[in-house]
Amino acid sequence: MTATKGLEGIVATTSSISSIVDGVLTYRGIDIDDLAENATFEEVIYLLWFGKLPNQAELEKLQSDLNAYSKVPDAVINQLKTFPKDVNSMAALRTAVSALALYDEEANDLSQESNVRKAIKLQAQIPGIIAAFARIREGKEPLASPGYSSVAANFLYQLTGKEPDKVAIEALDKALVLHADHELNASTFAARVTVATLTDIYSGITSAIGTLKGPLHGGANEAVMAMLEEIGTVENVVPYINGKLERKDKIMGFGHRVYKNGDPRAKHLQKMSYELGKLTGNLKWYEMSVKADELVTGLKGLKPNVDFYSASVYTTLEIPRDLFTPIFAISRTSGWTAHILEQYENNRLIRPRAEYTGPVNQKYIPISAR
Ligand SMILES: CC(=O)SCCNC(=O)CCNC(=O)[C@H](O)C(C)(C)COP(=O)(O)OP(=O)(O)OC[C@H]1O[C@@H](n2cnc3c(N)ncnc32)[C@H](O)[C@@H]1OP(=O)(O)O
Ligand SMILES: O=C([O-])CC(=O)C(=O)O
Repeated sequence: MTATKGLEGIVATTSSISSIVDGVLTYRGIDIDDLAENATFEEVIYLLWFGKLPNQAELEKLQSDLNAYSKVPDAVINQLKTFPKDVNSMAALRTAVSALALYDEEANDLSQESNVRKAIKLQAQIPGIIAAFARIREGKEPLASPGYSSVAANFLYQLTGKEPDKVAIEALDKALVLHADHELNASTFAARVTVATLTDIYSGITSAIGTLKGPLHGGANEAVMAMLEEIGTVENVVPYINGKLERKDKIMGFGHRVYKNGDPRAKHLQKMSYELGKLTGNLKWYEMSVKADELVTGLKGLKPNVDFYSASVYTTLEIPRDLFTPIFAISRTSGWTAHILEQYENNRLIRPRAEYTGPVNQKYIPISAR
């Protein structure tokens, strides 16, 4: 038995949800470029869960279900109030989502009908949890969802307490479309491994959130912004990046396990970063990002991934840096739950093997002789 480090290139399951072939990403066969230009996040949620785009009535039913299930249980909000104010927001989200299961009577019901309902509940409540945590740590009261027809609009209102403007809603909505699913990425794989033991969907999403948090995965968007803040000026990009490359440090937001010629989502986020920067009169983050992109691509042949330009997009939308990865989780909840439903439908325990590299033929030595 020979191990493949990081399971690179290993095909571990079949799936009909999203695919990456020759650098082209599709959700249910529809090119991400097409979806990014035309679809709303709610249409994408429906597409991922039910395998087809919704008609008007189906879309409205989903929007109304999401609003109907949006209330985060008071017990979970009260628990968020007991968390230290300075904890990592993904850790707070992970703990709160785990707690949601305690207040859902059907948490352990594995029927398809119940699992679809719980997918709606998770998709509806995760934005509210993130917004509540962000407000609580600033000494503000959490807000109920205003019941708009858009996840992006509801979240922005719950975060800020202000009616969000059209530009912000559309930008966040597009970011949610772009992050919704991505074949067998690490957090989706973690979710599938978890539920393949026939445990509950909340356990699967808790595993996924803990996995997305890492800087080699979703956590990279926050690390990108930390890097841009550290660089500080457009003039400092070249010496800073050169220094990092000389020290063989990784540059966050670049490289990808599957895409070697560029992530098809990055160009949409780059365009958004430019447009939002122009609109707000602050192109500094965009210009720094482009300079870093030119340098890393030129010197290392590494292209930006989905996390790179999303950092400047969210910053220009005035979203605090440590909510970037939780926002990724709002979007990816649609993909995680789609994969969980698919896993339950045709389940087999996921249990690979390990190539043993430890000592052999050892004997037990009594403690007095060690
Ligand atoms: C939503 C997402 O999860 S997208 C990915 C988000 N993560 C990041 O942006 C973190 C930075 N990028 C990385 O760490 C990697 O490119 C990953 C984790 C995304 C992919 O990792 P892998 O497929 O395992 O590639 P691996 O880390 O083995 O890299 C291959 C080579 O490219 C180099 N490399 C890869 N990414 C980078 C980078 N961002 N900066 C500098 N060098 C890099 C590695 O050092 C390695 O070089 P070597 O062969 O000389 O040792
Ligand atoms: O697919 C991956 O390995 C990481 C990624 O881009 C994602 O999850 O969106």
